[in-house]
Amino acid sequence: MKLQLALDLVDCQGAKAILSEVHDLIDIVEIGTPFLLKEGVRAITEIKSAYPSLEVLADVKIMDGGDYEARLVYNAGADIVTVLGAAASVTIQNVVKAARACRKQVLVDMIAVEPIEQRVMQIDQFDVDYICVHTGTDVQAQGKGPLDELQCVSAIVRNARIAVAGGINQETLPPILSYRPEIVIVGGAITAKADKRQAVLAIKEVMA
Ligand SMILES: O=C([C@H](O)CO)[C@H](O)[C@H](O)COP(=O)(O)O
Repeated sequence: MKLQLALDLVDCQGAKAILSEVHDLIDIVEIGTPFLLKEGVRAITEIKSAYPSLEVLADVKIMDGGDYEARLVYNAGADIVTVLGAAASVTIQNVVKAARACRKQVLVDMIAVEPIEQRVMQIDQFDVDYICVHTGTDVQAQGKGPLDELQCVSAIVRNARIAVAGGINQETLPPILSYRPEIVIVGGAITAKADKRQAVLAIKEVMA
C-alpha cells in the first residue's frame, strides 16, 4: 500500500518546502490540478528533478486529446497521469496507449461518475493501471466521502489496482484500509497542518 501526498494549493516553492519536510515518508507526490493550473507542466519537471526517487503523479484530469495531453505530461517528467472516468472510452484508451509507449502509468479518476458500477467494469477492461475512487472537494463540503463508492468498486474491479482520495484523514482512514487500496491519497489532512511531518507520520501509523 502506497501513500500519495496531494499538493494542490501551492506553487513550486511551496511544494518544495513541504517535500523537504516529508519526501522520505511518502511514496508518490501528486502535482494537484490547482497546482498545475497555477504553474503549468513545469511544476512536474521541477518536482521530478528535485526528487527523482519519488513517483510523480500529474493530476491533469484529462477529458479529451488523450494521446497528446498524456505525452505532454509524461515528457514533462510525470510517472503517472490521470484521465477522467467520465471521458470517452477512446480518450482513456488513447491515454493507455501513450502510457505503454512511454513506459509510464495511468490512473482513471472516477470523480463525479454516477452510477459508478457499470463504468468501472467497462474501464477495468482497458488495461489501466489504477482506478481511483475520488470524492471531490466540492462534494466533500456537502459532508460526503469515498467509503461507500470504495466498497462498491472494490467488489467489482478485477484487473486494475485501486486508489482512493477525498478528504481522507486519520479518523476516516481505518474503514478505508479494510478494502486494501493500493494507493491512499491524502492532501489537506497533511498540507493544512502546521507540522506536516507529524501529520504524515500519524497517517502512516494508521496505515501500518
Ligand atoms: O484531486 C484532488 C481534488 O480534485 C483537487 O484537485 C485532491 O488532490 C484530492 O481530493 C486529495 O486531496 P484531499 O481531498 O485534500 O485529501
